[in-house]
Amino acid sequence: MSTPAQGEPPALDVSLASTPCDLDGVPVILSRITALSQGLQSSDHERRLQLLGEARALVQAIETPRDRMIMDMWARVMTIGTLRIGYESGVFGEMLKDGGRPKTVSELAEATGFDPVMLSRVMRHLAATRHITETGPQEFALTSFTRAMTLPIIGESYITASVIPGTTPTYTLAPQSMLPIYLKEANYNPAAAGWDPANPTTFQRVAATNGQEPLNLFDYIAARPGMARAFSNHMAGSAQGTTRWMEAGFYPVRERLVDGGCVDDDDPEAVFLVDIGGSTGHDMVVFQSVYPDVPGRLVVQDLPDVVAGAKVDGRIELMAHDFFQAQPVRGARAYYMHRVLHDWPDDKCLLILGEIKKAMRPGYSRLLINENVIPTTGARWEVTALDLGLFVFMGAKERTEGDWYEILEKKMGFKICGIWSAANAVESLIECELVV
Ligand SMILES: C[S@@+](CC[C@H](N)C(=O)[O-])C[C@H]1O[C@@H](n2cnc3c(N)ncnc32)[C@H](O)[C@@H]1O
Repeated sequence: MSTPAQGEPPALDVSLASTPCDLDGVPVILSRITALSQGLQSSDHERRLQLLGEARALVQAIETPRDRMIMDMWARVMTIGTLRIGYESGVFGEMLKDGGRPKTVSELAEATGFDPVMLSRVMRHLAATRHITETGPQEFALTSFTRAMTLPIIGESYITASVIPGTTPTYTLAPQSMLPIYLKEANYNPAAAGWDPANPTTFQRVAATNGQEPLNLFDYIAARPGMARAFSNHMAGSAQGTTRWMEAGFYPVRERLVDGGCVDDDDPEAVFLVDIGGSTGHDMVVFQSVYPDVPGRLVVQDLPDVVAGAKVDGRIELMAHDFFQAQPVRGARAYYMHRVLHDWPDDKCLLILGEIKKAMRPGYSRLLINENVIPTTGARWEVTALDLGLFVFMGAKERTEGDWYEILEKKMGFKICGIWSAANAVESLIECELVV
């Protein structure tokens, strides 16, 4: 990439590799950590996240470039793998039994059928990386984190990070690690190199290289029940612990959707809310618990295999629906999509939105889009990581406010009524209506 005009970067002394990154900054970070941790309650999410940011800054200040490189290159990927092993082999489940008392490798090996020598190596890495506690020679106990690993919404997420036995060499890690190679091949200009990153996606290119049918991500998942379950659990897990748009202090549901313009009580078919691409319905479950009394039907739509695996109760209805086809629910009060449009490049979003637009009733129906709105500065790392992940998996992206205006108002002709967010929320809620 460097051009003669830019010249070579200046040569640095090799000792930089083993010099702590910013020891001088440590006292300042520590004083911020002390201030933030005074009287901190677990319910104070915003302050807790600030503290977490400072704790990470502290590690980055203390570590040397060499420390960091070894952690990234050797430990992180192996940690993801060993966590999956702990979950999938049933070792973590065994460790949770008997009140979570410390257990020896031999006990755990006998209970799970795991080879004791191999298990001991796995446990040693998990203990060295502080994911379990070493309570004695060959004896370990779970930490709070690995206790939570026994919850499918956390533990199954690790399955999405690697391989389902007997199906395919890779799911998420290999495509992510191939991005640098494909970008380099394209001289860091995919479009100029004639590569439409959505066709084929990095994910599809890796599959093709491995001699597999290069399915799109969602077709790939649909073809594998274990992966579909893991992905749905991952979606549910990643939505935990943040304020959702239907919760207090975010989007005023009653004021915007219920008061003075709700569904016709006399129409038994009237639909209040449709969650399009709603996975197994976890958002609608929260909506129903916060607003048990809104009139009208609550409908969750997703691909057939996804809704087949859903268990919902109360008034929630499940409906198999491909959002590229005509929307069967006409004239609902609100059409809602969470983390759907970010999966698709603009041309596909226009198709999805076009089907919803045709189903909306002018002057009545609203479109609710629950997505990231990347700020001009200070984007959060989980959003920036997801943005690049979406490039890899779908040739798609997270969008800025300008991107949303471009797609929703300029290209689709909706009016954006407002964009709501909350302190402890990652994503925003964009409300749109038809221009009449
Ligand atoms: C990133 S997930 C988001 C799920 C859920 N809205 C959430 O935020 O947890 C995208 C969802 O879109 C669904 N999906 C993908 N292609 C679809 C299609 N053509 N029609 C309907 N749903 C689809 C997937 O099955 C998946 O549940």
